[in-house]
Amino acid sequence: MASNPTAVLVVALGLAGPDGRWLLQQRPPGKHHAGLWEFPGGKVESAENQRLALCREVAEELAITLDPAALSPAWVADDWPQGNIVLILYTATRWQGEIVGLEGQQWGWFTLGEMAALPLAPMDRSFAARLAQ
Ligand SMILES: Nc1nc2c([nH]c(=O)n2[C@@H]2O[C@H](COP(=O)(O)OP(=O)(O)OP(=O)(O)O)[C@@H](O)[C@H]2O)c(=O)[nH]1
Repeated sequence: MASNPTAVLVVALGLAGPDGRWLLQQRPPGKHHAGLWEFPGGKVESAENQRLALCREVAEELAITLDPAALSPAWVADDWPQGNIVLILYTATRWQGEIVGLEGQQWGWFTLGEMAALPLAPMDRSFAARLAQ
């Protein structure tokens, strides 16, 4: 039987802001894919619910609070053939708190056209295409 490595589940947030812009952040130095732009999020921990994982990651990275019930699953991507990451994109339109880059990362609001010109994390081109629909 072929090997079947356990998937690494990653969750990411497409936060819809003012004027049809989406929130992106730049991966900080020292991290895998440093310097690339991404949707906020990260790995789901063992036994953690995926929506709660996204709320935790976004609070840790950007100091804002999301309502897990108000997240909408929007798209899924994987990193075939490199690895076994499964990345789920959720969208949301509201949050509480003021956005702060708690990891010293750059962040900003981007139109889909502006996003197309950025160096994005590998799985995010398909997310941007999905958000355009
Ligand atoms: N968070 C996030 N990760 C993404 C996106 N697109 C994408 O290809 N990735 C990749 O998915 C993986 C997520 O890992 P991560 O480093 O963000 O997770 P984490 O915050 O839990 O990191 P850690 O393991 O360093 O604690 C990385 O390989 C990252 O490059 C995205 O839009 N958001």
